[in-house]
Amino acid sequence: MATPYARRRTTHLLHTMNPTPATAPGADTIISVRGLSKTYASGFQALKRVDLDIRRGEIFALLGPNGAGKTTLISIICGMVNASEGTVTADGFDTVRDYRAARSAIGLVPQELHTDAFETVWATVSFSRGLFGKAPDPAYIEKVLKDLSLWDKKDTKIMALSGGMKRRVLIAKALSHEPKILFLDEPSAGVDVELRHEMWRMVRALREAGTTIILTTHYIEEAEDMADRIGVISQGELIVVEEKDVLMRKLGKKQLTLTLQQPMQQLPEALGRWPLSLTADGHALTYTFDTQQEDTGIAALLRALNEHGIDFKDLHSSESSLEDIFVSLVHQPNARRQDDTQKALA
Ligand SMILES: Nc1ncnc2c1ncn2[C@@H]1O[C@H](COP(=O)(O)OP(=O)(O)OP(=O)(O)O)[C@@H](O)[C@H]1O
Repeated sequence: MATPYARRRTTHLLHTMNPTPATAPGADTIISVRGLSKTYASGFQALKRVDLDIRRGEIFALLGPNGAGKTTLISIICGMVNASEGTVTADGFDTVRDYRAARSAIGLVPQELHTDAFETVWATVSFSRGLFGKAPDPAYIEKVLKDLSLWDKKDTKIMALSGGMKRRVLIAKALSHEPKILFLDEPSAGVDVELRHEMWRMVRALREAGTTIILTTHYIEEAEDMADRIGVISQGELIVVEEKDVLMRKLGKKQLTLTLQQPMQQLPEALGRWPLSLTADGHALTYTFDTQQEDTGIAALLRALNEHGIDFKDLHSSESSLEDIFVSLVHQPNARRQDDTQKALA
């Protein structure tokens, strides 16, 4: 949901003229979240003691189903929603005590463009820069617009742009004050494949230039394609934070599919101890195994099939995608899931 962006907090703008960075939690940590909880006025607890460090220069994907707490978390980091408990520092600045300094390190690309319909692209992006107290820099704005293929639209009113162009304006606005950190909230929602790929190219280029990128998404393929690390949030709890490759390797399962010479009606009882399943048409057997195990059991399985006279004409293995991992994580009750995940990642 998109609600929190509408609220702008002004209370902290006044006493932040000469902010001093809080002690950095680690040289390569650009955002540090500690013990963050949020209970909305309705009494609903949207975040439950979240701890998270974002590393300088990484692409971090925050994955979670609808209502998991992604928008709440980034809205607190960006200073648009107050936390009930806990602290956040961005680029070394406390997001409450040194709101202005912390906020100016951050660019936020929200899901939708709410205002500026009658302004030109140039005016709206330049105005955004001014909001952060930065001196005008037409050369920089020109570069941003050119990088985003918006230069030839600079004098066009926002209302006359296509959906994809409006998206790019949102990104240009977020980059207008040269932030070190860029948040992209659901960047692919309602975006066609071409624009999605264009956006990914741009995100990678920004990372190459040193910007730290945090994106929230429901689309696992987005995280799989783009992220260096992944955090999975579910029901307000951050249940996993891991390098993408490690997450896929450690929680991943592989499947071995054997195409049978002769279709089977049912699995022989003698093979009952194996985690096997037979396809509905009886033409293939699937064996699921854990990539973590030293002994996958494949050799013994093939011997057992041989002993029972089950011949196959083809076999292939496939790895579980991040999607499979994600679905299995978020569909377990939280307590058991955290326990299982910790064991798997140990
Ligand atoms: N202002 C609010 N008052 C009460 N509850 C809220 C408010 N804003 C969000 N919530 C609730 O907090 C929970 C987390 O919402 P949030 O928008 O952070 O989730 P999300 O992971 O971003 O979801 P989505 O993927 O649907 O955007 C949801 O149950 C939502 O209904």
